[in-house]
Amino acid sequence: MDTSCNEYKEYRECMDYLDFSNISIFLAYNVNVDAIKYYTSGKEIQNLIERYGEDDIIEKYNEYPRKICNPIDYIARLIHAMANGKPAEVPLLDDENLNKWFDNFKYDEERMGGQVGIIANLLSILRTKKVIAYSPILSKKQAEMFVDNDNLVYPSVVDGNLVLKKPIESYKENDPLKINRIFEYKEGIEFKLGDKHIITPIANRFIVASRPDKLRLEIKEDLKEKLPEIGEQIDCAIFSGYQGIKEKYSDGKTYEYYFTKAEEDLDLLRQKNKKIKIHLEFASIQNINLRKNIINRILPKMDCLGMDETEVGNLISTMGYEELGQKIIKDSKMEDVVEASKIIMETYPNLELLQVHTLYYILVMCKKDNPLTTKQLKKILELATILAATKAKLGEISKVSDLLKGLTVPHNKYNELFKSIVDNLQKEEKYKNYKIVATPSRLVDVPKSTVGLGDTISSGAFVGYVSLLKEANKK
Ligand SMILES: Nc1ncnc2c1ncn2[C@@H]1O[C@H](COP(=O)(O)OP(=O)(O)O)[C@@H](O)[C@H]1O
Ligand SMILES: O=P(O)(O)OC[C@H]1O[C@](O)(CO)[C@@H](O)[C@@H]1O
Ligand SMILES: [Mg+2]
Repeated sequence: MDTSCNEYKEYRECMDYLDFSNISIFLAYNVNVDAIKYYTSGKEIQNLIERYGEDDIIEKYNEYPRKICNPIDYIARLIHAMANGKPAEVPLLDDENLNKWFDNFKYDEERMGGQVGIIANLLSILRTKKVIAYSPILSKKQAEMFVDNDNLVYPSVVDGNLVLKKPIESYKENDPLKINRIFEYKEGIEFKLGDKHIITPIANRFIVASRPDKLRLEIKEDLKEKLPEIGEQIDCAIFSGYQGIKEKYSDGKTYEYYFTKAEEDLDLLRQKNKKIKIHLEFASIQNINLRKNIINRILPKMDCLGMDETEVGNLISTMGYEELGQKIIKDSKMEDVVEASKIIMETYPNLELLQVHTLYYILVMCKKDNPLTTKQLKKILELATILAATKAKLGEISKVSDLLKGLTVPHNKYNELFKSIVDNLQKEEKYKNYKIVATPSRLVDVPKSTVGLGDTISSGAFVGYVSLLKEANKK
C-alpha cells in the first residue's frame, strides 16, 4: 500500500500506530451466519407473552432453562436477558420443528457470525499480514461472507499438501450452513411479565446458538497433521467455539472425544514453533459440565484469555468462588473483576495476559515482568475501544477509515473513576506482582448492534499485544 497516501496516514492514526502487518495468525473453530432481529418495542415481547401464556412463561423464567427446547424456554430466557441487560447465549435443541419455529421470525439482516468469522474479517481489514481462518464446515454462502482480501485464507489439503486459498475458492458444495439467531434489543424497551414491569437497562444481544448434531468441533484428520506446518508460519492463534461441543452425539461420540481432539490440536500447532501465543476467546457456556472441561482441559494450554463480564463471573463461580462470581455478574465492579482475574492467573500460571471486557470498561492483567509497559498495554486497549465503538456505530467495520467514526465516540463518563480505582488497586500489596491496565469503553448511545463487539475487542487487543511483543523482542 502506498504509505504516502492520506488513507495510510489515517490508518496509522486510527490504529494508534499499532502495526498488524507484521503478524500472521491462525483462527479456529466457529463460523456461522448470524440472522439478526432487532426488537424495538415492548409490544413484540408482550405479544409473545400473550400468545404462549404468561403463567407458563413466569414458571419457566424462574426455572432458568440452560437449553432452548421449546418456544417458552426461548421467551423466558430472552426476557431474563432483557430484564438484566446482560449478554447471553443459550444453545438450541437440534430439532426440525423448533428450527422451523425460529425460521418464522422476520429477521432484519444476515451477517458473518461466529468468533472466527467475525475476527477473520476484522483482522483482514486491519491489514494483518496473514489470517488463516479454519472452520470444520464451509458452505458457499458462508464463504461469501468472508472479506475477499489476499491476506485472508482457508487451509485445505490437496494431494497431501497444505493449501491456503481464499474462502471463496475453498468452499465445499455439500457442507451444511450453521445459522444462529441473534435478538438485539435497544435500551428502554418496556413490557410486563406478571407483576414485573421490565425496562431494558441497556442495549444488548441474546444469542440462540444452533447445535446441529452433524457439526463437530474438530480439525479434520488430513488437515490436523498439517497443524505443525501451520504453526511454523504464524505468530499467534485465537481458538474459540468450544461452547459448541455437545455432551453426546447421535453416533455415540461424546464431549470426551472432542475435548481430547481439541487438546491434540493445540499441542500439534505448537509442535514446531514454541513461540506462538494462543488466545482463548470465551463465550457463555450454559452447560456446567462442558464449562468445567473447557476450564480443566483447554485453559491450561492457553497463553491469553478474553471474556466478558458474564463469562468471567461464570468462570470464577465454576472455579469455586460462587459469591464473587455472582457479584461480578450482577455489578461487574472493577475491584471484583480484578480479584477474579488474579485468582485465574494464579490458578493458571500459563496465562500471560487476561482480558476482560465489560460494558463500561475493558481491562487487561499481566505479570509485573511482562515485557510490555503499562503505556503499551493502554495503547492496545485504546485500539480495542475504537474498534468496538466503530462496530457498535456502523454494525460492521468494512474499511480502515471506518475507524475514524469510532474515534469520534468519547470514552464513557466513568473515565476518572476508573483511573482512580486502577491506581488504588495497583498500590495494593496483593497486586504487587501484576500490571493492571483499564480503559473506559467508548459507549455508543444507540448502537446499530452489539453482537460480536467482544470478539472485536479481544482480537484487536490480542493481536496488538503480539505485535508489540514481537517489536520488543527484536530490540
Ligand atoms: N453500545 C456500545 N458501544 C460500545 N461498546 C459496547 C457497546 N455495548 C457493548 N459494548 C462492548 O462490547 C462488549 C460486548 O462483549 P461480548 O458480550 O463478549 O460480545 P460478543 O460475545 O457478542 O462479541 C462489552 O463488554 C462492551 O465492552
Ligand atoms: O457458540 P456458537 O454457536 O459458536 O456462536 C457464537 C456466537 O458468538 C458470536 O461469535 C459473538 O461472539 C456470534 O457471532 C455467534 O452467533
Ligand atoms: Mg464474547
